Amino acid sequence: MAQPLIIAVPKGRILAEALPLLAAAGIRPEPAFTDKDSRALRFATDVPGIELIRVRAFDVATFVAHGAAQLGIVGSDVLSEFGYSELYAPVDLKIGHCRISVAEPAAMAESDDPRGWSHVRVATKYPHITSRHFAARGVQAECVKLNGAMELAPTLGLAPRIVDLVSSGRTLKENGLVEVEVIEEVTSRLVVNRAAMKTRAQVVPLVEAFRRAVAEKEAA
Ligand SMILES: Nc1ncnc2c1ncn2[C@@H]1O[C@H](COP(=O)(O)OP(=O)(O)OP(=O)(O)O)[C@@H](O)[C@H]1O
Ligand SMILES: O=P(O)(O)OC[C@H]1O[C@H](OP(=O)(O)OP(=O)(O)O)[C@H](O)[C@@H]1O
Repeated sequence: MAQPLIIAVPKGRILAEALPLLAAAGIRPEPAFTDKDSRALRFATDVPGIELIRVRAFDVATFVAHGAAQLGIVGSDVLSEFGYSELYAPVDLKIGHCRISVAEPAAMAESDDPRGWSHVRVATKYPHITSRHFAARGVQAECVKLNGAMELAPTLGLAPRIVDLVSSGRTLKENGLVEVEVIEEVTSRLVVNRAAMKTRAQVVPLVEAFRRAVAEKEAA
């Protein structure tokens, strides 16, 4: 029997927005996929030969880049951070809107001038994006890598500034921080393994189905 086509889907916050898009593209997972008690990681769908895997947001890109999954749904923040050349991102799914920003304590921002920085120490989950952003204007960035709760770093003395995702701004506000620079806007993308695009006949029609699903949602 032919190998199934695997779509990698992040298990975090994007999932709720991704499921209706998957359904509009004609793919509905078996009930266990949305069952919080299920420990399964690989799921059948109502399309024979298409399966879903549920993985961490950052790992979607890794599975698809290595060809372990053929397609995936991932934030453009993750694509920017890893820069995998094996990944093709043909469709902006227009979900998971947020931005990657530099933030610092409100009191510090009152007298701070970003144009005067020559070296910054930053707590972040995105060391590559951070270093690239600052290097572009000749600022050296020393990054402390964290996997979450970056907002704690300034008050606890780990790093005076952070680079993190911002959406409503509530997390920054509740932790006494303010946004001082926006690095890039983020949305989720459909990603495809470049080799699979050429070798697996189902991939191109699926990409088109996602493109139509996004257009229909935007038009509604
Ligand atoms: N506040 C937000 N608003 C909108 N989109 C967001 C927000 N935070 C994250 N995202 C998007 O959702 C993706 C996954 O974020 P999520 O918070 O679910 O992951 P995570 O908790 O870091 O994942 P994991 O638990 O796997 O480490 C991010 O890569 C980003 O593209
Ligand atoms: O501007 P807001 O709307 O408050 O959203 C921003 C928060 O959302 C994300 O965290 P998430 O809730 O995913 O938690 P985690 O990354 O720390 O797991 C991000 O890392 C911020 O902390």
